[in-house]
Amino acid sequence: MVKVAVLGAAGGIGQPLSLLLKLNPQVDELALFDVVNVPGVGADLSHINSDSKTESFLPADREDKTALAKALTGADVVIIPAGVPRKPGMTRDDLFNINASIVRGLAEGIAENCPKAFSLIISNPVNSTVPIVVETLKQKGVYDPKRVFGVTTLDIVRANTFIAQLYPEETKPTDFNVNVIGGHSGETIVPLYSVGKTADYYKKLSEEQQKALIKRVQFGGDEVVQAKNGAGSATLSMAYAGYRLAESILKAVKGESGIVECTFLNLDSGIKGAAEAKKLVNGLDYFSLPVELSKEGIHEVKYDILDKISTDEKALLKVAIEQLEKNVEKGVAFANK
Ligand SMILES: NC(=O)C1=CN([C@@H]2O[C@H](COP(=O)(O)OP(=O)(O)OC[C@H]3O[C@@H](n4cnc5c(N)ncnc54)[C@H](O)[C@@H]3O)[C@@H](O)[C@H]2O)C=CC1
Ligand SMILES: O=C([O-])CC(=O)C(=O)O
Repeated sequence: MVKVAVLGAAGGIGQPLSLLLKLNPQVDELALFDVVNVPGVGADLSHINSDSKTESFLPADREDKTALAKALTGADVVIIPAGVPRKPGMTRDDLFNINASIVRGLAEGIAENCPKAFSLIISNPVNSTVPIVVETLKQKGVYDPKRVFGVTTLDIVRANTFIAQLYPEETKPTDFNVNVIGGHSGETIVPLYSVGKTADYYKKLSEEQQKALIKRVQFGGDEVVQAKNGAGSATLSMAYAGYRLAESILKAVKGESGIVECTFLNLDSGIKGAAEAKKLVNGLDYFSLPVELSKEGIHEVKYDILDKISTDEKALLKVAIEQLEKNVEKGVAFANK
């Protein structure tokens, strides 16, 4: 029996993400939680003739905690795309004031109702919301570092697509799986094109093209925010990316080995390879890196990638680390005030 809960299920990401989960034969129960419109989304999805059961949970009012408790009880995986998205002119950090409280409330629900679930945090700013979830779980005495994932997969998805677009005759996006490390906002996003399958293609680009490609990955979110022109940020590509990480975790839970995904995680955690990684990123407590998954969640941090990167990528990393430090500190301080 595998139960997956989506918190923020009626939103732009929540709806297509729930659709993808409804189609996954490994999911037996899909619990949809939102503070608006979720009964309609649940009724709609429940007509799909896949084998999973769909239930929706809407709180009666602001004080009602029972709907969230019911959605979360028994959940193995909890995915959080709850919160407000950006409008043109805003940074992800501008979302902090609203989303920090939303995410903390939901993390309290996880601690109280399904402390052993894998938590996947999509809500922005990810660089700060993940530390908020971690601190909240710590305060409740139920924190397991192997089970908290900041979702940065959309950066990998974009990095694969954007390099393939530069070589339309020779490559397809599915040829690649670029490691994108650091955080999830602007210059904290560091795509490592010089490592692995993209290395030769990347080398062939002019310096100007290389810079433009990196910038496009770092600011890919802005492209969508501008194109949507006030109607939100990436939802469909994000649903796909969130689903990709969830699917990988579900496969690992089933016993498949050797699955590696990049995720924003707590390095101050005792996970294999985390201490080594922490040293290589200037002592930062949080960073996105490739990790190997197991039945228990994050099995090992693949920090060796940090030894393979180019001088240019090292310079990008330095900038990312400086910015991330502040984002992480902001989340930790919020959760502990
Ligand atoms: N990690 C990433 O790569 C990405 C993250 N995002 C972030 O995901 C978040 C959601 O984006 P969208 O789905 O486009 O926004 P949206 O506004 O369409 O949907 C958000 C949903 O969250 C719900 N919600 C608000 N407070 C809640 C609470 N306390 N409990 C449960 N649900 C609650 C809303 O009712 C709404 O249905 C934003 O913060 C956005 O910045 C977006 C794209 C990529
Ligand atoms: O740009 C945004 O605000 C949403 C997001 O995180 C992304 O698309 O990467």
